[in-house]
Amino acid sequence: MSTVNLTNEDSESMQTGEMDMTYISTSSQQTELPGGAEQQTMRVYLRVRPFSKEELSDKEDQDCVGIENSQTVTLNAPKGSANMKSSEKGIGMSLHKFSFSQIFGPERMQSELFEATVKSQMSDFLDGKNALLFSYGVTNAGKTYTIQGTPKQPGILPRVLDATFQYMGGHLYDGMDLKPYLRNDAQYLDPDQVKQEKSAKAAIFASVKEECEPLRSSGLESCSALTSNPTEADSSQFALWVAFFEIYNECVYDLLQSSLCSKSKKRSSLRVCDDGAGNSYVKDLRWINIHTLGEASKVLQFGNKNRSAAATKMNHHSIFTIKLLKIEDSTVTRISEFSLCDLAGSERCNKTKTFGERLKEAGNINNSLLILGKCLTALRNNQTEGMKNSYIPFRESKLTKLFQAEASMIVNINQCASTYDETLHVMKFSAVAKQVWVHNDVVQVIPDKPLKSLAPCLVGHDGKPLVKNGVIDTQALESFLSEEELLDEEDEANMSLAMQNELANMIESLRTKLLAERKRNLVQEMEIRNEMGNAIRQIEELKESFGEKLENTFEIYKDAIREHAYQSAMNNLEDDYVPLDEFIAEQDKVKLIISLEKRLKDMNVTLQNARDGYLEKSSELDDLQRSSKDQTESMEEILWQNVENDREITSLKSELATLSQKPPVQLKPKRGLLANIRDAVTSPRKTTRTPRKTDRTAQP
Ligand SMILES: Nc1ncnc2c1ncn2[C@@H]1O[C@H](COP(=O)(O)OP(=O)(O)OP(=O)(O)O)[C@@H](O)[C@H]1O
Repeated sequence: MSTVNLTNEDSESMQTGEMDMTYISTSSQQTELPGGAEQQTMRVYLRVRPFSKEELSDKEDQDCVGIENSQTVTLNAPKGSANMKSSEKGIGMSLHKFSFSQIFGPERMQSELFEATVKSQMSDFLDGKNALLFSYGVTNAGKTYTIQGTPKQPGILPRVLDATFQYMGGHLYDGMDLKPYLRNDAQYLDPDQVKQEKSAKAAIFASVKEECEPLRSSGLESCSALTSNPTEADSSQFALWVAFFEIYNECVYDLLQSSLCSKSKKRSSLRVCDDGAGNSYVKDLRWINIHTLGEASKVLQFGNKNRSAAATKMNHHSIFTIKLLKIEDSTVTRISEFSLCDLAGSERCNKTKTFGERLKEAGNINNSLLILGKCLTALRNNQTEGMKNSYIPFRESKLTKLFQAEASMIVNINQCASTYDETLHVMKFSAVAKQVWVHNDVVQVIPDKPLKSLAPCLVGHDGKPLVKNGVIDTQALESFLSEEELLDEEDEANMSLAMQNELANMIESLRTKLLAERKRNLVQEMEIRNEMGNAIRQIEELKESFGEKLENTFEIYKDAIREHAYQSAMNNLEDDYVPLDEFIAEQDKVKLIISLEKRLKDMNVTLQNARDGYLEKSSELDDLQRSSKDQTESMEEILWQNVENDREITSLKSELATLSQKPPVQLKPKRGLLANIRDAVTSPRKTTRTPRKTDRTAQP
């Protein structure tokens, strides 16, 4: 298949002037391929929501988003944003330019958006093709408003449903006995199963309030002609089934399971399985048959309630899928699906991390978004001339596994300065998506598994599959193997070169041989497809039973571990068992020890205080002794003086005696002197004589 290469203007525009003119992709949206087929980039629309009053009063309006024209927008980093800071350091630029298939400014109405974005997909859906719409943006950017809208301003989903009901008109299939099955199939339900379907539907409707329906036909203007309605004479009928689920942490949760509304019950996740033809589907997903927009509204309301009942809305991608079954003569002849997928914004993963490898590093991986980004990048690279064909990891996430239909994307942004960096990440992601080519209404993929290329069923002229329930339809095959079908335009061109008569016969025989060869190849291919389909089915069954066995084994191990832990605990309990009286005695001992320890502590404190007192008193005693020693010494002095005086008195007395024995002499009047001496001698004797201390060393 020829591919048209993307004219990447990035390199040219990057360094022009002051501005960082990145992410501008080619302005031409469509390219004609040989043979008239059209190839175009994936349609990526931008919707900029208006400021709220609170945001205006919080000064969020800093001209961060500038809509230049219907396809170009500039993002201008506000002061304080991480982008501005890094551009000030010379890393990157602060002005970014992006192009989109179409930009919808804050003033654009819901109806305008629907008409310009989804209408063509809507027609495809009614004509039997699958359609997929992603809405992507940071939280509070307007995704829910865009997809669901409000009762007065209905969004894309009610408009898609309304348009579908309008299309079906009086051709609605009343019964509930034809239900979607696997990915692209339908199954008959027996009366019991129909009863179950009815009661499941009634249970959902009973738990939602009538008064607050988000979808109402009153707010809807009728859609301008989408596709021709089935005529009255046409006997075909249509059944509409819807499902609502979310992908969180690579687990799929049904939002229409009634048990979800009770918070006490743990949510159980659903499996993504292969239908044997390479198509993934969610096993056991609840499908509800709806007959009116009001019923669809209740289903949506129920699912929304379950969404908000979940612990956190972080990293949740929610998907609302509508399946349209065309029924002819009680047989489903065509099934198409329209999925509206609200992608969790990358900012919900980590405020500082962006898309791609850096997000992986963050350790908080929103896998689905990461893989979707990888798929888009790989698709773009594979379509770029000179780049090697790289592996497209569709099968690495639930989201990309489930959705490989023709997709378009509505990117929602707000204009707030505070969320500028996150908005920039969203824009960069969508720039990659914008550069992916789609061809013949299907995203052009290079299959990641050889099985995948065998998977899609071949259809004949009448659109009927050539293989039905694993059996080749020979009639359809014959009609398929007409000459015109098997020879492509190139062969026709070669033929025109051999118009000369001498080559005509040779060409004729070659054509016959070629035809025979192609017939053989086709039969072989179908046999291989068949075998592969059976093999895949068997593998799936094995996988499933193995998964169940594994789960059972896991449960057994878990029980064994629990039992072992219980036994160990019991053994320990026995080892450590102490009789009650011993235990009480031990307790008393412990109490006694504690009280003794306390007393010991108190005594230590008292002892310490006594020691301090003793030291204080000792020092006082030292002072006293020092002063008493001084006093003793002075007393000794006095005593010594007294002894001297005694000695003198004694000598004086003896002298007096000597004198008194002598004949009286004319005594000169010396009375005063003697009296004085006597006084001097006698007076000390009157005083008490303190005995002299001998043990001078016995002082403390
Ligand atoms: N185009 C618009 N015109 C008017 N109001 C809008 C528009 N888009 C969004 N709003 C309003 O902005 C607010 C946030 O929008 P919405 O709830 O749709 O954001 P969201 O991206 O779905 O957020 P979340 O991811 O947290 O659910 C809502 O009050 C909504 O009514």
